[in-house]
Amino acid sequence: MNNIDILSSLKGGLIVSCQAYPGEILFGSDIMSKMALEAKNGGAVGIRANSPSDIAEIKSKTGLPVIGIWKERYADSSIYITPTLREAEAVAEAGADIVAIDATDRPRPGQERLEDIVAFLRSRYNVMLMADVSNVQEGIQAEKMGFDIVSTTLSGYTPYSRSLEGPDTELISELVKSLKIPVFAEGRIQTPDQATFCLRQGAYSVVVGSAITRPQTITKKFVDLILKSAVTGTA
Ligand SMILES: CC(=O)N[C@H](C=O)[C@@H](O)[C@H](O)[C@H](O)COP(=O)(O)O
Repeated sequence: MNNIDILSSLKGGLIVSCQAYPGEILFGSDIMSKMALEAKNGGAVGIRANSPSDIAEIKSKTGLPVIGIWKERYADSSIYITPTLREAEAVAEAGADIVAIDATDRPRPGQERLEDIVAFLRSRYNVMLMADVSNVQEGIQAEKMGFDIVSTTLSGYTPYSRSLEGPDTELISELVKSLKIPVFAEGRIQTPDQATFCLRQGAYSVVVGSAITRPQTITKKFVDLILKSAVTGTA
């Protein structure tokens, strides 16, 4: 499939983010690719995955389009989603169809510049680029910089963005009004109703992670409410 076909295969659909961290029981490419296969069985049109090995394994097992990231922490920056050229190149090399990169307006590790990462990837790889943003200005900047897609991933995760319990539907609408490129809805989408609402706001696709692929988080929500209702006598 070429990039245009890949993008149209994602339109109006659900992308499932399959991620686990070192130290967690589900960590590892074998388990993440099984999770991704079950997401495919449920009708997911794409997968979002973290790290070169998960990306390669999920791509080969599911055959679905993969949005690849590589989370790495550096001491000199709070950016951790595909923060430097090193991670971006490794994600492209691993076979991701779309490389997602933190495109927030914050200093990058080693003072790298986002435009240089974009230019480098464009010169070497025929891969689509997704900007993970936290507000509308960052989305506008990302479109100018040449990104193919913008996602609301980082709303609520920068000190200057809205902090909400659910998805940032206002940001989705603002981005849809301001941009020509597709806007993906991502972050804290917890129910099918919220997902369909995001699509009705104009989102091109929705990305759901924790509510589907993080059983400990889902379990804790049940337990917390059960404990709260046992204490107060109300749910
Ligand atoms: C902020 C950040 O680091 N977001 C990450 C990006 O890949 C993931 O941890 C999220 O799970 C993903 O964005 C999906 O969101 P949610 O899990 O809320 O459905």
